[in-house]
Amino acid sequence: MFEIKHLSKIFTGSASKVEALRDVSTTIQDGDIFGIIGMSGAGKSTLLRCLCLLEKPTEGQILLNGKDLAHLKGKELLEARRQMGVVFQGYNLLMQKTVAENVAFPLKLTPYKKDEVEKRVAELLELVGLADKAQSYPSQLSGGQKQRVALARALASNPQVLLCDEPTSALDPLTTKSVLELLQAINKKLGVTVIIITHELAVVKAICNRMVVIDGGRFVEQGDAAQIFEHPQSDVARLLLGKEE
Ligand SMILES: Nc1ncnc2c1ncn2[C@@H]1O[C@H](COP(=O)(O)OP(=O)(O)OP(=O)(O)O)[C@@H](O)[C@H]1O
Repeated sequence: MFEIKHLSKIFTGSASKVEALRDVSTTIQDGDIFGIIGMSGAGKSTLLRCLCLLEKPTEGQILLNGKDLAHLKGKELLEARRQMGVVFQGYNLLMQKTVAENVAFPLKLTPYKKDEVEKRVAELLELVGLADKAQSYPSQLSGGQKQRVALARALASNPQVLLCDEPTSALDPLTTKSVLELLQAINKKLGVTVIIITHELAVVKAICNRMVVIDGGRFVEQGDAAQIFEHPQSDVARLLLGKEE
């Protein structure tokens, strides 16, 4: 379980101050497919970067299974990072390495032996439907296939939580559908909690059970996704849903 408590993030420059997150709180339960939706600049990526420990919050707590991530150090911090698989916008694949080498990459610094790594990579490529592309290079893949490699790589260390930043924003509608189905299968088969950052309402509608709407660094609405779609309370949710009069 992820608990976000009174989280704030302020970026301070020499002449400016941006409040990217303002006192946001929510709980993400194990097994959720949790959507974080908002317009451009709302604070979505900042939140994701705080959750995966790439950014230090200015205030507040992020608890993973009751442990405050901000206060972890050394081994405990590494272990917490290993609990989280992250898929960034643009996939971040290593272009000079094969698909199999990309997926194996996070296992390099682990005690896995060579044959165990090979077995794990084969399982993961099977899971994402790319068993036949193991020896291909990223430049030989479509956008949807690259996204699948990024997902397989994020799952390599058996994380409890998979964080995805705009997982379908560069994909056509059919490819989007297949990637979303894959995320659903990962959630069901592996029991991985999935957190999706998106500006696309259709993505949340397709697979999320719970959601927050973020605007200007604040959570303006949160709860059961179906209920929010049925009765949006915030202006932003109504705007995104096209229900604005
Ligand atoms: N490193 C940084 N330094 C200063 N300001 C930042 C930094 N990162 C983000 N911001 C600011 O914080 C606010 C939130 O940005 P963020 O990238 O989290 O939004 P977003 O919702 O992910 O937007 P998009 O959908 O366009 O990616 C913006 O005003 C942005 O300019």
